[in-house]
Amino acid sequence: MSPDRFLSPSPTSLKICGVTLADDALRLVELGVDALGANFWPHSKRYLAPERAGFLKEFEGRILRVGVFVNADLKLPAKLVREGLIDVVQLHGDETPDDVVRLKEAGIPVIKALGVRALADLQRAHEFQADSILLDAHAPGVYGGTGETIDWTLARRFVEENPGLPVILAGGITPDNVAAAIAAVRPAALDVASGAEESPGIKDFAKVEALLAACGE
Ligand SMILES: O=C(O)c1ccccc1NCC(=O)[C@H](O)[C@H](O)COP(=O)(O)O
Repeated sequence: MSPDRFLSPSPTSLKICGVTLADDALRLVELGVDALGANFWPHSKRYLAPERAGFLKEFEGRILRVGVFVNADLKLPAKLVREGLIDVVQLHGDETPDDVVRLKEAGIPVIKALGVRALADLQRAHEFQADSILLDAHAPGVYGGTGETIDWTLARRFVEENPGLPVILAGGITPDNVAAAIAAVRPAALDVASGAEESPGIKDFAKVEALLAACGE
């Protein structure tokens, strides 16, 4: 799957984030998930150390592989792209517009995550020349993977006001609320970590199947 197809408006794509095991990645591919996220922030409960990420290579061309980074030295994502372990970089911390430009100049597609509390947080999106904006719960110090939902009315308004910008909705999406989230926000893609797990970093495939079914409706 190419970044363009993942971010196309319809049908809603699904990214499952925080994959730590090769077997889980294989099952996600088999189920037809559009993208997987591997978290390279050492403080995440779903941390995947770069030296243990070699298994991602075997999924090249079979699923979009997104590396998640928080305030990282940009040499690391660039190296992982060069080594063929990831396709896209997701910046999930306090990165600057210049950080996005530097990765884009190196030919690397970028998703920039924003923590959303209020309209002002969304207005920051225009500072970044990212391929996509990911809207997540505001989580100081933790940054992501909290299971907290955001204000979907604000998210919908952002989608409507930015028709050319692919928006990924994250934050507390579960099999129970996924259909309502899609109907309320109509994002290009969903991103789910805790709502698709049995424990941090270990995926629950019944939940993944329920999420996929809602995306296909
Ligand atoms: O998942 C994490 O542990 C995490 C930590 C720090 C930054 C980002 C992180 N996850 C990134 C994601 O894309 C998650 O899917 C997103 O935050 C939504 O998480 P959840 O609310 O648990 O579905």
